[in-house]
Amino acid sequence: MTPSPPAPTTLTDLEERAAEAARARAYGDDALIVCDRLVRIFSTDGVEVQALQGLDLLVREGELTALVGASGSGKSTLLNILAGLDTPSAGRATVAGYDLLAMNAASRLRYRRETVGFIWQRTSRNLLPYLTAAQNVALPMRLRRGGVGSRRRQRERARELLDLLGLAEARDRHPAQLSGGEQQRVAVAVALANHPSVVLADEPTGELDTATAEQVFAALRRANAELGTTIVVVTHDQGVSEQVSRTVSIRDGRTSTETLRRTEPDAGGGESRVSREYTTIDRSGRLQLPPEFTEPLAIRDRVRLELRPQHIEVHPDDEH
Ligand SMILES: Nc1ncnc2c1ncn2[C@@H]1O[C@H](COP(=O)(O)OP(=O)(O)OP(=O)(O)O)[C@@H](O)[C@H]1O
Repeated sequence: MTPSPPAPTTLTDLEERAAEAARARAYGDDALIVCDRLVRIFSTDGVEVQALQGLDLLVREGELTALVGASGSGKSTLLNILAGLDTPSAGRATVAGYDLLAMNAASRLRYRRETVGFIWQRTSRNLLPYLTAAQNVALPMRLRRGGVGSRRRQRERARELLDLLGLAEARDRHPAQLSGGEQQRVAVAVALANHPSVVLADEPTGELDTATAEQVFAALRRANAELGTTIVVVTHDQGVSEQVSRTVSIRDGRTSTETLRRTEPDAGGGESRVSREYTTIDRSGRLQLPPEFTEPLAIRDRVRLELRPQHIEVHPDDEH
C-alpha cells in the first residue's frame, strides 16, 4: 500500500512551527557560554571514545561555575573546547558570540588571546620561568593584536592585578622564588590580563594543599566579584565546589545535576547558606535520574509518570 500524502499544512501547523523556531532561537540567547548538544568523539587506533555525548550547558555573564564529575566524564574535554584548544565533532558551542565550530585560524588565535584566559593545573605550565611575576602578567597584553596601551600602562595594569590578588610582594620575583599557591595566583592575574570575557581553570588547585588551595580559590572569587569576570572552574575539591553559587556535575559526557547555593536570612536574624540540587533536562526533554533515587526503588528500564498541578510524579514500573 502506498503511503498517504502528507496532510495539507493548516494555519495551526504553521503557527506551531513558528513557535518551535522561536523556542529554538531562544535557547541560550541571554547566555555568554552556550553548549547545545555538544559532541566530541576521539578516534585512536580505530577505537572511538565519545567524550561528550550531546552536552547542554548555559553559563550567564558574571557567573562563577564549578564543573565536577568522575574521572573520564568529559570535564577537560569541555574546557579545552571552550578554550579554543580543541574543536567539537558536532553540536553548537558559542562563547561571547564566537562560534567555536566555525572559527578560522586567525579568529581562533584572537579568541584565545583576547576572549578567554586559561589556568592549568600544573603550576609550571602557567608561567614563563625567566620572567618576573609582573612581566608574566604583562606578556599577554604585549602579545595582543596591536598591544593594549603603552608599555607603561601594561606595567600599571600588571601591578593593579597583582595588588588585587594580594601579590604586591611577589611582583619582581621569578616563579622559582614563589610558592605553588603564589604561582597559581599569578596565573590568575595572567589569565585576567586582557580583560577576558571568560576565565577557564582546569583543576587549578589540584597540586596544592587545602589551605593554599583556599587562597587560590579566593583569588578566583575576587576576580569574579570585583571585575565581574565569568569563571568556569573544573575541580575535584569538594570544599572548593561548595563555595560557588553553582556547581554543574558531568556524567558520561553530559550535564547531569546542578547545585545552586545562595545566602538567605535565617530565623535567628543571621544568614545561612541554602543549597538545592537540580537534575538537568536536556534539549530533547531527557532527564537523568541519579542512582541515589533509582536504586532504593529498584527503578530500571521504565517508570510511570503522572502529571500533577505543580509537579510530576515518577513511579517505579508496577507491572512486574
Ligand atoms: N586526546 C584524546 N584522545 C583519545 N581519548 C581522549 C582524549 N582526550 C580525552 N579522551 C577520553 O575522553 C574521555 C573524557 O576525558 P576527559 O579528560 O575530558 O575527562 P575528565 O572528566 O576531565 O577526567 P579527569 O577528571 O580524570 O581529568 C575519557 O574517556 C578519555 O580517555
